[in-house]
Amino acid sequence: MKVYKALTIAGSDSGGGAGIQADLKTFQELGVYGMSAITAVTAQNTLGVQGVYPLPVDAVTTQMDSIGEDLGVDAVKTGMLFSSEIISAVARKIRHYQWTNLVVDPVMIAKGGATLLEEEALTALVRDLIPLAAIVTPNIPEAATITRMTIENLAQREEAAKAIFQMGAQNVMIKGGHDEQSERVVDLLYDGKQFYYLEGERINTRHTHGTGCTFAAAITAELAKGIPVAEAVKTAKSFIKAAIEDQLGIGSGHGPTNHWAYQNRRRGEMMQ
Ligand SMILES: Nc1ncnc2c1ncn2[C@@H]1O[C@H](COP(=O)(O)OP(=O)(O)O)[C@@H](O)[C@H]1O
Ligand SMILES: Cc1ncc(COP(=O)(O)O)c(N)n1
Repeated sequence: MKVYKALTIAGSDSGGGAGIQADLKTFQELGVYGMSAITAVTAQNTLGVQGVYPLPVDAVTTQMDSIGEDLGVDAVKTGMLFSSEIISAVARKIRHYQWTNLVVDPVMIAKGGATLLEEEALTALVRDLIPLAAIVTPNIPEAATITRMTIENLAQREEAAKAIFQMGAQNVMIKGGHDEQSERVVDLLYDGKQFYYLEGERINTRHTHGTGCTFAAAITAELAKGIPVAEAVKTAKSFIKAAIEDQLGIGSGHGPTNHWAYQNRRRGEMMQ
């Protein structure tokens, strides 16, 4: 049996809903062996972020070496990278090991408002990491920050997707979770030639902690199996839809999504 392997390079979320924890749960649920290189430890729960503790750059690169020198990877995801030093070092290692199938989730601010990427790190993100990406998955505010554009409608979102594509990414997915006036959630994929819309009903819930991480991790798992980007994003959309709908309802604030939901539903379908 071929074992597909995915690596997440991201921050730890003590509450288990986002970051490394969301990524590894998602890899596991989609049948992919998960590995991690932790960039920062956060003290976090459903109420917010209580502390951010970045690791030294060599702690991050040594974790990547441990994996690169022995296990190897079929796909890589980056999440919270925190500083320009960490971004540049991570990009260097990805190039060194010639890792492909890179999903860059440009995490900047936690839903509770805490900074997960220093302001001056944007230059390194655009210069060093985006050009290596098979797909970049910003939400609307992140896409606006990366492109320095205003994004208030779909036409502006298409322009922003083109601008990020021009930065060297092979595909750009601008997620629509933040477009709260809209009754539908519309994610936009651009592959340099065409725009594709992934649409669904907006689920009325406050339990969306970790949606972006989980969605990007699901794409990564599918790419690890050799599935093309256009197919991988569809599976990721079904995965996140189920995870948001079948909420766990834990914690007293913005709770995590349900990483079991997608496979539970599939198991349910098979029993019928
Ligand atoms: N309320 C919601 N209902 C349905 N899908 C949602 C909802 N909120 C987010 N999503 C989906 O979750 C994924 C992450 O989106 P988003 O919330 O925009 O990203 P982030 O978590 O990075 O801010 C996207 O596929 C988006 O469509
Ligand atoms: C360690 C870490 N990484 C990423 C996020 C973003 O989470 P979200 O997916 O809710 O935007 C987070 N809150 N914490």
